[in-house]
Amino acid sequence: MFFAYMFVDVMSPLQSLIETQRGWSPDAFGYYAGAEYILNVFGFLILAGIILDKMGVRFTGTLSASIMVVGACIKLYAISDWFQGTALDHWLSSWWVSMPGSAKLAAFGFLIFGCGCEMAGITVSKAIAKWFNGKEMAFAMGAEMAIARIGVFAIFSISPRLADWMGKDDPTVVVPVAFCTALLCIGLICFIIFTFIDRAFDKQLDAAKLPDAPAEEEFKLSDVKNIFSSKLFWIVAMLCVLYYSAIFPFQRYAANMLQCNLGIDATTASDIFRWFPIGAAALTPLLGIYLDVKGKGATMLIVSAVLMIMCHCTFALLLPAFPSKALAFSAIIVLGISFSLVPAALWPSVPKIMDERFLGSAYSLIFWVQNIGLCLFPILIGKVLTASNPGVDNPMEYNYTNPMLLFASLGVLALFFGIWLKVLDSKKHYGLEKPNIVSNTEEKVFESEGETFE
Ligand SMILES: NCCCC[C@H](NC(=O)[C@@H](N)CC(=O)O)C(=O)O
Repeated sequence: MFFAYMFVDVMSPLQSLIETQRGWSPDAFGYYAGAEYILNVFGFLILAGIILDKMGVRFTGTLSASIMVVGACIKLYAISDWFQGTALDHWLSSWWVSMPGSAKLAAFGFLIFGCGCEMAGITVSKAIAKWFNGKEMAFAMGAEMAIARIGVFAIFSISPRLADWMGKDDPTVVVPVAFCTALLCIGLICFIIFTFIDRAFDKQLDAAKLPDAPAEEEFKLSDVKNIFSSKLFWIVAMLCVLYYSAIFPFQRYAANMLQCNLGIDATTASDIFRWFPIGAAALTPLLGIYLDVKGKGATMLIVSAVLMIMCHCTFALLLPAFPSKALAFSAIIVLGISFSLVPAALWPSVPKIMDERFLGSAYSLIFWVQNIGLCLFPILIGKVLTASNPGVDNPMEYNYTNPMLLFASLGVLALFFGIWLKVLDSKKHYGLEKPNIVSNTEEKVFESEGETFE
């Protein structure tokens, strides 16, 4: 996930460079960024969850890492000089002309990569739930996400520098993308090694089973229908989509937003923004420990939404009026704290309320709803940015107030769902406020139209 998250954001600090070098408009950049989620939204993620529950962690993980490598290679080719001026480039550039051929093919590669990346995300979550069942699961998930965030920090730090590899006068997006593609190949090898370790772990689990233990129930397709009809599922999924839509799409535009508000170059903007993932990386495992030992998962979700609203309002209204690096830096740090609370609380709560046999599908369906937002919001933000800046050609002069207010309004809605979840939890006792370790010994509840089973 470290390498996958690096690849996801490798182009984020290079938005202005790709605009000037390959002629991508903010709209084109928005379509490219949203493409990562398109196939997932059109059902691939649901299929991925079913494959995971049917075929297991080892098969699905290897498949997802391979898909990521294929998608990355397509994107690398699209932005490379080899592709420029080819027949394919001419043909792709001849229709929907506002989207250059390189942007279309890069978006296609990103779409393939996105299938692998999201499939890997649910696979890793299910693998952690299996390895840390009854133990420090929230800490383990927090540590996994922390490693992924360090990947984002690393790429925001090195991507603009790698782009200048050939010299500051001749920057290129090819070097950073090629570097991350090579890392994804290493990631695939790492996962193949993990499959052997996981096989050995399964043998240990089998050996520890009592001979007369009842056979584990198999995953059924009807489980997917049950998940969909659960109110609890929809509240968690809505909270997830609203919160993450105000974070990941923001991440794509953040460097340019800082450049425009503070009048700084891409490297300086990335140097400020990179503290966002690193703050989240430092805190998420600690909050995971807190959740394992003390609980308060639903409260953490509410606090997180409040912090996020404050930060996005700062970027929308305060920063343009008081363009200070200290202010930008403080808001980025607070947003990092917010971004450690939701992931630390949300993902480890899912195994508390869903049964292990359909955990892969439960994660995939939450990811699916989330992906709809992650797909649409970069496009919407690109459109709002273009509409709010008529006649502005210089990518250093955009006014970001409206896009930032849109992000803040998502936080307000997420806050509403967080409060609803907490109220429901106090009435129906799902155990979301309880410590993780204790609740693992308790019965899991999965509410479906008022019923509780498993
Ligand atoms: N094992 C991963 C748990 C989820 C982590 C979460 N990522 C997502 O929700 C992704 N679907 C988003 C994406 O890939 O863009 C996170 O907090 O990073």
